[in-house]
Amino acid sequence: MPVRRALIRRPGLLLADGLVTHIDKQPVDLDRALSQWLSYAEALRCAGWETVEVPPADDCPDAVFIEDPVVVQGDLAILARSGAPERRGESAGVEATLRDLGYRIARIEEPGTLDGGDVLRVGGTAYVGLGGRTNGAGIQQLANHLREFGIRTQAVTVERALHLKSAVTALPDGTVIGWDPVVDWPGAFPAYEGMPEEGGAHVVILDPDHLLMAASAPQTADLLRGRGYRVTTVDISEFEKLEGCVTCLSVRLR
Ligand SMILES: CN(C)C(=N)NCCC[C@H](N)C(=O)O
Repeated sequence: MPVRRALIRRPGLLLADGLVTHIDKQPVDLDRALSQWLSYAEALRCAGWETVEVPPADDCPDAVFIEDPVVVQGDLAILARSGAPERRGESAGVEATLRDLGYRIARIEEPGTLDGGDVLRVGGTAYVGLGGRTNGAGIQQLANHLREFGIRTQAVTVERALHLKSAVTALPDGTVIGWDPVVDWPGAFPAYEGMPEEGGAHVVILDPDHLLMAASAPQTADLLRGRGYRVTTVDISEFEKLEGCVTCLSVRLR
């Protein structure tokens, strides 16, 4: 089986200063965050993913949410340009690590903005959230980069959540799952199903039959187990206080 790698980035000392947009600021316990992050990384490894640690970006409180500064497709790493200027310093370390791994580098250029958390790939389609972090120019540039892989890009308005993947992710069979109160356009997806909890909208596909989910969504985990999936759960409460979810803490390189 080819090597399956996932990028991760250890939380820095400024984590508690991370951005919050749709929820109130809450105190973050740094020790607990580190131990939750270590367990998350271990869950990836237990499922057969080799983890590659990007050096920490100590001046960037949100750097642990490594999904946002890059979109990787095949051998191409597209460095994003966040709509939150505070997050733009995260790219340099990600670029250096991906260059060392042999990736070609492209970038979203001004006036485009894009966060990886807005990019949901389902089969040959990349749904891209158009909202606070990602603009139309960013989506157009991403579409140009993904075209060589035969991937078509479709913009989806995101108004009630931080990122598209705060609201929806996809099961291995392509069904898009979400938490209805924050999904603006469920009809944008060929198959959509609402889940009973906010954290139930977020799955990381570890294997075609194995999902990683947050411990905050026990009803959804049971529901998906009932459908035949193996579900591993991890407690990521300290990251949820910063509007993070399971997808944001890694980038799977496939
Ligand atoms: C899918 N999601 C939610 C993400 N990819 N990223 C979460 C980033 C959270 C960070 N505090 C921020 O506000 O940028």
